[in-house]
Amino acid sequence: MNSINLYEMPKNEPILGYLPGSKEKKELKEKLKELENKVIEIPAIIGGKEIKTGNTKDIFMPHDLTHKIATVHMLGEEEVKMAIESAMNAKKIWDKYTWQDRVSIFRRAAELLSTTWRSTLNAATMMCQSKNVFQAEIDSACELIDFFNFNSYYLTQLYKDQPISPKGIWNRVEYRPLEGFVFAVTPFNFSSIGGNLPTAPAIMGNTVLWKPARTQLYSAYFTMKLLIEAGVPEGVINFLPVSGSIVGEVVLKHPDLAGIHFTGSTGTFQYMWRTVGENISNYKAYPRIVGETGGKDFMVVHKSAEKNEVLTALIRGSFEYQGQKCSALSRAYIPESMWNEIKDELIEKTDNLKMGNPEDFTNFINAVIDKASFDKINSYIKHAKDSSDAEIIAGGKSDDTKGYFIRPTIIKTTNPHFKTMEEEIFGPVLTIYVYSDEKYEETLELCDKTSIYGLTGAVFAKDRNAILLANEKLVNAAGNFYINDKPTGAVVGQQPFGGARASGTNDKAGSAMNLLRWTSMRSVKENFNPPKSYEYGFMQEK
Ligand SMILES: NC(=O)c1ccc[n+]([C@@H]2O[C@H](COP(=O)([O-])OP(=O)(O)OC[C@H]3O[C@@H](n4cnc5c(N)ncnc54)[C@H](O)[C@@H]3O)[C@@H](O)[C@H]2O)c1
Ligand SMILES: N[C@@H](CCC=O)C(=O)O
Repeated sequence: MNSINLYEMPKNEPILGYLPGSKEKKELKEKLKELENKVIEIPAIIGGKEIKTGNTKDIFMPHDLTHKIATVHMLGEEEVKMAIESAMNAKKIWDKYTWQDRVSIFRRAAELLSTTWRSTLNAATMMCQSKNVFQAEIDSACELIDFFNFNSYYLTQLYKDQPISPKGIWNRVEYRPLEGFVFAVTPFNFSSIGGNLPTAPAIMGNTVLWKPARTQLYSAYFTMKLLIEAGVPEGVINFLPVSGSIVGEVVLKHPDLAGIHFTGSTGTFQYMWRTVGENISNYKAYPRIVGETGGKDFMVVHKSAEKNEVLTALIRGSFEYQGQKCSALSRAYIPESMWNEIKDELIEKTDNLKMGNPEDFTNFINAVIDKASFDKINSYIKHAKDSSDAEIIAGGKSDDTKGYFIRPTIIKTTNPHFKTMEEEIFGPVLTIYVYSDEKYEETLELCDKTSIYGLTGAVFAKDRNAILLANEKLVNAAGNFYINDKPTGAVVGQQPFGGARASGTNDKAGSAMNLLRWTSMRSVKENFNPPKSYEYGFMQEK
């Protein structure tokens, strides 16, 4: 662990290598074996108490559909109401904790995750979300540790910011928590996002209802246990296994709803915002709405780019974690001259990507998350197969007999507005549009206007003028823009993450800007020498 100076920027958690014979590999393999050999029971955790409703659902691994790993107790409306009461009650206790106390709890969580909890969270993420070891390590270990450490640091930076105090006056700003509870709703694809969304408001003094995605509940439960061990008091974060429709109905209309911290699809986010809008006069204060959602992330290649760099970025950007990253590359614009050079190698490399379960460390590709995703991704592949303006040049096959496996797929289209160039698929599908070399500028304009999203994007070029032009033309097309790098893999403290347009409110997860949304400032002016007469000096006769 880094030595702690609260006013100094922390260092990113190093990514462990899991090389043959390494200590971390041995530990992880043992943890996988231990967890895979048992079926755990997942209760809700409300006000620190485990709640078992008896209304259970089973959790299976996406890459091994007969292998049950957990039974989870799903909540109904009554328990959700209990959780709101518990969060509101816990505010009294949490208010008594100084910011140093809060920081201490989350720095401890970082330390535990970096050491004794690392293999558990990584194994759980591999099993539950079907991630290979590298994808699990950068997510459930490194990124979550970074969220805890960096948010602790950003908090000190925010609190330090105080107004001017002229002689005889003391002006100060208090960074109060919001008046009410925060609703944290998290997606399946990143355990770190699951951990960050409830803890960012909590570190700022708020109490939280945390509703993880059903398909992430297994690893989310271990995160909750880690937070309890780190010292998060009862009721400050309430862990709710519950369906979106049940929880949404109760929470989104509640007068004490003070904020929503959401990551997930654009459709769900828009539903939440709309519901808040429809109930706007019912709340005690205007709820803060922070949401990071979908993307249609792009790569524009210029003819001056380097072939092997382009090939690597296309494969890693599109197919790491089966393309199930909001940042995943899903449309690429490639000049004809470069296309002729890379086409065969791209197809060959893609067809050779090894696919299978994550326990076998040699697999690059694992399963997609569930049946709904499997069907949705396949429907896009079928659409491409049936269209006259597109062809599948790699992959295109899938098989769900053992798990939800889809071969990494490349579609080539002659229509820059082909469905798969515009809509988020959230799977291992890349669509390529080949343009004439001399149409670079028009292609940048086309890329900018093609999708409703604005999350991530990349340009590849050696020619600096081409980079400058892309930077200018695509200024609003991506909240995270990459030059000669793939558009995935943002690191906390290095590339604050989030997008605008339909991709979200761009409040940048893991930044001071995000934490600011979870505080309500109070300005206090104290006068050490208050005036004793209402008259001004110029009113005196002499
Ligand atoms: N921009 C980002 O930072 C970012 C990061 C990760 C994922 N994503 C996006 O997330 C999506 C994939 O995740 P997902 O499939 O879990 O998204 P999703 O929208 O299906 O689910 C997200 C969460 O919302 C909940 N939910 C759904 N309906 C609800 C309702 N009516 N009331 C309350 N909660 C409700 C779900 O149960 C889940 O917990 C993709 O679109 C991806 O781009 C974005
Ligand atoms: N922050 C991650 C993406 C999170 C969304 O799924 C990245 O930059 O790849």
